[in-house]
Amino acid sequence: MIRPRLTIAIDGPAASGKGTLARRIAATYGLAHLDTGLSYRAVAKALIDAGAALDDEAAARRAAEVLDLSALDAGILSDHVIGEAASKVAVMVPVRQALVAAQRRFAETGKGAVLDGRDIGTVVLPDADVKLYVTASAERRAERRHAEILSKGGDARLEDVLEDLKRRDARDMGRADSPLKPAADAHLLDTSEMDIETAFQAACDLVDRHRAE
Ligand SMILES: Nc1ncnc2c1ncn2[C@@H]1O[C@H](COP(=O)(O)OP(=O)(O)OP(=O)(O)O)[C@@H](O)[C@H]1O
Ligand SMILES: Nc1ccn([C@@H]2O[C@H](COP(=O)(O)O)[C@@H](O)[C@H]2O)c(=O)n1
Repeated sequence: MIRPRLTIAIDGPAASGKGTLARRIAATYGLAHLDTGLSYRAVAKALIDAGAALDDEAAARRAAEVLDLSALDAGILSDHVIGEAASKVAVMVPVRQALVAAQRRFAETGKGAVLDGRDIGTVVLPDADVKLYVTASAERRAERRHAEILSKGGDARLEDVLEDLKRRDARDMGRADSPLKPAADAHLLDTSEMDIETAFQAACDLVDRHRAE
């Protein structure tokens, strides 16, 4: 049986687990995956590397327009300083326009795709087949991110990680263009009391329900 294309939008605040879910869902259903946060991080890193200010809109726009989505290196871009800088460049309309266009082109190719980010269900793919809004309490997210940093040999104080998440969430939810919020037709998945496996099963149930319709 030939299955129709499937597009899945996964949004949520920082360290909510959307990337973990998106990667597993993409692998399970044979879909391409794009972590759209990496594209904002890459623009921020381009500005930092060029010695440009993070509010230099012309430089940020140029970096966004020439960005190659297939060359995003999660290892290099995962630093929390770059995440903070990414949330500053992400408020700029020209940057978002260029990146959203590239993200839509990515989603249109192949058998379908899973995109995770902040505005996927609301702006990038408003017609996605399945939309998930993944969240968890700020404290739980900070504990998970803190554990992740330590497991990679990094060093951070839990209180600082929590403050960092709260500051980034406030910027992402409060910006004028494409603020982080659940799409009206998104399924809410609060993983505060769920382990990764339970959250993954809950997400797969929602996808399977859509495919059975
Ligand atoms: N349900 C869960 N239970 C426990 N740990 C989890 C759960 N979901 C994700 N994690 C862990 O929490 C951390 C953050 O998850 P992940 O990187 O997927 O979040 P994210 O929303 O993609 O983050 P970002 O916004 O920074 O891209 C990872 O270490 C991941 O393994
Ligand atoms: N669709 C998106 C994705 C990300 N952002 C911004 O980038 C920052 C970094 O994202 P991570 O998912 O890698 O943590 C994030 O804080 C947002 O400001 C975005 O605006 N839209």
